[in-house]
Amino acid sequence: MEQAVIELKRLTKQYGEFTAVAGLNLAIRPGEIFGLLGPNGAGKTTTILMMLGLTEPTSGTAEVCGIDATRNPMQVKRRVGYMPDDVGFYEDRSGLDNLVYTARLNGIPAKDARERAAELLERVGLADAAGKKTGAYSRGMRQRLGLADVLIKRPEVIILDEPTLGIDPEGVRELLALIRDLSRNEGLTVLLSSHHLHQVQQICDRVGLFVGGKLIACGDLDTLSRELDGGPSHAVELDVTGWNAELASSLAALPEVNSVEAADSDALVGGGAGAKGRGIVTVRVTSTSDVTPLLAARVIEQGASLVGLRPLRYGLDDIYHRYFEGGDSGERVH
Ligand SMILES: Nc1ncnc2c1ncn2[C@@H]1O[C@H](COP(=O)(O)OP(=O)(O)OP(=O)(O)O)[C@@H](O)[C@H]1O
Repeated sequence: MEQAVIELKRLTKQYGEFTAVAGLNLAIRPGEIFGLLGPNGAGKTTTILMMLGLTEPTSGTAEVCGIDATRNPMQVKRRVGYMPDDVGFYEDRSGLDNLVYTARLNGIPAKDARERAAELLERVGLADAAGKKTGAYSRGMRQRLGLADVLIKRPEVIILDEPTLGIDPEGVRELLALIRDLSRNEGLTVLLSSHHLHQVQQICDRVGLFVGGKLIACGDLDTLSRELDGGPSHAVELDVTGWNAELASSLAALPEVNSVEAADSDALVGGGAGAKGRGIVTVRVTSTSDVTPLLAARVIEQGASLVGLRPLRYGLDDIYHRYFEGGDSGERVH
């Protein structure tokens, strides 16, 4: 397995009696976009601060690019770009000047700094606003400038804390596309924290659900989706005309099928066995293995028509709510 870019081992932070982060284990791979997803107060920012060496863990370790962040925060800082949820700029100076300033602070010579700053402004779609004072930038523009600001030192990893906070939907779409592009085309490893399910779902390769200082689940969407039902299971949705109770029993009797549910219980005209349905009925079938061909064949054998068929995948929304409703269900990490 590839060496992890970020590796947290039993990372714990206590404030007095209060445990903000509790024994967190996590490995993030090179080039991955990882979403740390959790409600306010879950401990996301505290975790990020420990990865950067800005807060000392009570116990456990945080390694970034193979460097212990607690012991060598300056070395980590050189290789990691961090964008806090509220990026600060010199308001009476232009976007370009702000970037050049950051570049100079990072030891980039003056000429290269200007070139790189202009290049990045172009990259984040702010070329036209390069000379404008940042005090007059919109929230979305500030976030894009923030991204350029963390990229100027050519980091290997970027850590973004709530990067889309307060941006309008179009701005969010653009920012997320940009982050994805950076990861895919330049091999950047990205860790982003958010409480916005849909945004995380759009761009992250893997997601960690973080609640009460604990990672309660972690994996790609398929893994989390399978965990929802407590084991490997498949779900498929069929749109059927001529749905009837016999067909329902016949599908339920197929080996491996766990449940058969018609979306509309009034779908059976007259009710009872043998009653024929009108119109299209959507039926959800879950099974322990993929039985889609068997289901399709059975529908047709029974004289009904199959007008649609979709494998079902749980969205992060369902997963998030399921885990949150389930409360503290212990740690499940993949
Ligand atoms: N310096 C501190 N002293 C005491 N408690 C703190 C301190 N910093 C954070 N906490 C507490 O630790 C918990 C986790 O906070 P943290 O900021 O890490 O959460 P978060 O997931 O980033 O939430 P948000 O989305 O609101 O930023 C919260 O209950 C917070 O009140």
